[in-house]
Amino acid sequence: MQIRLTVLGSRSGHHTATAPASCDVLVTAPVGTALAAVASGLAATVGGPDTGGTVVLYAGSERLDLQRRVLGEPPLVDGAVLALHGPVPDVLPEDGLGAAQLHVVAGPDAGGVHLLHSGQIRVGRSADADVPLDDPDVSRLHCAVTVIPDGRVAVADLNSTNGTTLDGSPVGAQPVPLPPGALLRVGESTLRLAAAGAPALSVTPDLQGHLSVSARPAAAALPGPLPGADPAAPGPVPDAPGLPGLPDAPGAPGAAPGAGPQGEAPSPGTGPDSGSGTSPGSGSGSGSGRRKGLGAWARKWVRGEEPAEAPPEPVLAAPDPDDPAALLLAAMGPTERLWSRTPGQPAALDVGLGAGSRVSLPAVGALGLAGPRTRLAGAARWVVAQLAALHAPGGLEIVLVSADRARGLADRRRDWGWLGWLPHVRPAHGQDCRLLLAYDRDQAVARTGELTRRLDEGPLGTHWAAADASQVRRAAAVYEGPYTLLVLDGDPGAGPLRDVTGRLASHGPAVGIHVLVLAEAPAATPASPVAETYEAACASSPAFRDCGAVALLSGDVATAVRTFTISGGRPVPAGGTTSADAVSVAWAERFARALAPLRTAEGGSAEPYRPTAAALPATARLLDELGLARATPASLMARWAAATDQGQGVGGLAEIVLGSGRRGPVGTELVHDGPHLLIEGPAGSGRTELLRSVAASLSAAARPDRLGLLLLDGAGGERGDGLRPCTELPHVCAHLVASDPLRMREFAQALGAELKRRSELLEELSFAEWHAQREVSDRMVSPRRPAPGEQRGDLDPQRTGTLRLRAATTRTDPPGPSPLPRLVVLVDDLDALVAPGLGSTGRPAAGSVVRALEAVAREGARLGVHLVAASAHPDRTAETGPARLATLRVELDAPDQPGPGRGMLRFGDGRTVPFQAGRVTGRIPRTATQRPTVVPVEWERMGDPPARRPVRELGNGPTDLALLASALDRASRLVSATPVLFPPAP
Ligand SMILES: Nc1ncnc2c1ncn2[C@@H]1O[C@H](COP(=O)(O)OP(=O)(O)OP(=O)(O)O)[C@@H](O)[C@H]1O
Repeated sequence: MQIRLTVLGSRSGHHTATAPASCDVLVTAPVGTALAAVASGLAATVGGPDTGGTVVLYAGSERLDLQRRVLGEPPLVDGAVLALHGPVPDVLPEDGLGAAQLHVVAGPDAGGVHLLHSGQIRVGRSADADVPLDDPDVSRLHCAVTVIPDGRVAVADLNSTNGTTLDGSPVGAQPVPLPPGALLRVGESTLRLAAAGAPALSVTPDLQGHLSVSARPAAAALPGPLPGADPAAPGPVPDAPGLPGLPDAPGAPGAAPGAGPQGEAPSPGTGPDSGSGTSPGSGSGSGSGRRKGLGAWARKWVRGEEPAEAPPEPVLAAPDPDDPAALLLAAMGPTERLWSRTPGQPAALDVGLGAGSRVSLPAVGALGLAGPRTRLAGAARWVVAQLAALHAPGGLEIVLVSADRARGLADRRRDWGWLGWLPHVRPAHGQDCRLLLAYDRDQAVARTGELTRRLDEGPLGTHWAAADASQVRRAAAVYEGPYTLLVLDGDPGAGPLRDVTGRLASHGPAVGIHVLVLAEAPAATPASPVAETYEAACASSPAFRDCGAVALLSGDVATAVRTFTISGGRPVPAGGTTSADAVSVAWAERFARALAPLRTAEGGSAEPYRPTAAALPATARLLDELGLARATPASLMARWAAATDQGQGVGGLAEIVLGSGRRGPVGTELVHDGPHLLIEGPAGSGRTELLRSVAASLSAAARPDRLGLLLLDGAGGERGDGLRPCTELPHVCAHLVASDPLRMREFAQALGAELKRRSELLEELSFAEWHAQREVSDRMVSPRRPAPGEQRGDLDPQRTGTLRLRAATTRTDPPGPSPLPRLVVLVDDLDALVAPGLGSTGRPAAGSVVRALEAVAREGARLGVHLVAASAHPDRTAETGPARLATLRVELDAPDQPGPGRGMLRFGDGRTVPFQAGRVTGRIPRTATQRPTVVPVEWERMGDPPARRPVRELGNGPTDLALLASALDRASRLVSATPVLFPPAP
């Protein structure tokens, strides 16, 4: 189990490199480990316990019992913050969420959720304010919100420069009632008094550091802040005589969403499926055509028609119901609003930029966002956070490429550190990294490579880059998710990366990849007109030019935003200027940590199937690919029983697993896809190991009395007994090393005799027909088919202690092996048999062995005998029967890149599947004795391929092959499967 936590050090202020104020750590421990096992490790990351060596850890305000608290169980889950010595400062108490709250619902520093205590709460730009707002248009102390003892709330202006309004009416120095739901505007910020929040969804800890959120119908994505609008919500009372005389505020929970009669702040009736494209989204619900106008315009654009005219100017609107404060609470609850949009819904990937200005990513493709750095960062955080809050990780994957060397790594890490906590950045499709982040060029190449591979496999095919815009739109129009958001921060540098990120922006939508391009540029002002700002953004982030819509931060302090659609390479206004929503780093951290442990419940519809486009793994373990990580006799018996059923009528199947592909195990089956397989590859490419894996997987797939293996090391001599480790498999009935002419001739003769015997037994029938007939006659003698494990009276009564029902006693089969099991002949170094070296001791008899193999190649298909041969010199073996008659082929690459075992399986019909061969002579990985460890998280390295523990070749444990052979042996005894004899008994 692995969980990521943050440890806060002492607050005494002496922070150094070895004793930082806080440290993000990765804790690895077996399930069920007590916190005590890692407590001193956690403390050491922030400089250790101050005195006496006793570690004291808090989560929130609770002091943790180190012995009783278990890693992976709440509160010790992904994203947790633990403090050394004292309570975690500045947390929203979970139990306080039921109280009245002041939400900062829109503006440049949105998302704040402030619990109202009694007395005066000052809102302002100053750090001394109780509700500090990073909003340049807000005065240092701007207004005061007061809760009076009976619970009602009032607001008064504190002589601010720009004034305070409540639902559009000015507020003076005299307090006026602040009813729940009413919108309080200060500067560019909007605040709202909210009653108790929505009820939390139930979550189930998985005890591995995660909490699964129960699935719920998508219809739960209800818009609107609170149900039950009260049309009689009072407006401001200009000359209220004083607090005690205030009229009653409708303060009951669930009241008044702010649909007051003033008209300035209509109820945000925009449902999740309202509008598309960029939209001013007034959403007044009055049926006016304003919203429709822009949505229709954007839809036309999607269909590739030229828009007739620029879309209408926007109007100011109420904040989105999915405002930053609401979504923070949705994450912290979690509430029903969390992950409420699903791919394919019209509102999927709909982004709010501020004051009702919306962009639909599926409609525009890629979105560019430009502005001065600090404001740009806040707006970008909000765009990414809202998508993460509204879409479950199964429906939306988030990838970050922040590799612009124009900015220092520390700055980029600070900007994006929060993102690493989101479950959306975990590689769920086999990507070769720990998180989908790229802070340097190598990581950027890896991330973009993963995405372009998805395009290669998508509807546009491998020549996707040549597709034109209308082809991309058509593919995008029918794409239904899941989606990828690629956040591209600045210029990734290097020509190829620039090129590929631009192409991902323009063509990615065909497979659900939408790029958010962030570009540093001056705010659009009269001094820097739109066209200039746009060009500056394209210069600082080249993919900006490939965006279908751009949002430019504008105004003197860059707290406003203007949205444009790109038409003919130029920005066309898509809306007016609205105030931009943005969130702080602290908000984003809090939000992302709340999401960190959450997962959708298993089987939830939020995790749709996606064909993975991952790269092949650098190494693979055959037992893992076989699904036999822990090979036990019971698991093998179950497998054999299932295979016996599947192979009915053809005399049993011969399933092979070669290794790992991009989508899971790769293999083939000799009866239907074969009959024969040829493996070709240069020296050291892993041919021998692959033959061993073939032997191991065939053994795992069929009982030893149904399938026998013959091993033949064709090179003889010293280098020629590579298949010897396989002789432990109970299925192996002979192993020949081609060095002794006498034994070689005997082997060739025996093989020839076996073919003859089969031919006589079958008469004119094929192997499959003969078995099918026998099954029918067997059933006529004994209608009840024995259950698996019961066949041929095979349970040992002493072992089970029960008397066996001898259902099989009436059967006519003689005990012992079937007279006609399948046989697979595995030949290594076929080329050495075909063209033996002059000094080879087996040379005189090589010809007779090759002739026997030729006979198998010719007649084997009908007789149930298969060949799997490996050749290092295809030129020498090309004309032989084993090569010509092999319908299945494996071509292994040279072993240098990336290592041995990389190859391609080619089927008879021309289909090819790349794979990494499964290792079977490696030593078993030791995970059972894992010691708990605490290591600092290096966010900038999370995009690297995970360090793989080298296979311990020198370990003294058994190899995987030995482990499997021993389990197979025990399983074969339990089912009394007498192995095939070779040569067969006369
Ligand atoms: N799938 C694999 N994964 C990891 N290592 C492998 C794999 N296959 C082979 N190797 C390693 O590569 C080396 C060469 O493997 P192997 O002997 O199977 O190759 P070969 O093609 O038969 O070579 P040769 O030409 O020497 O006969 C060995 O050290 C082996 O352990």
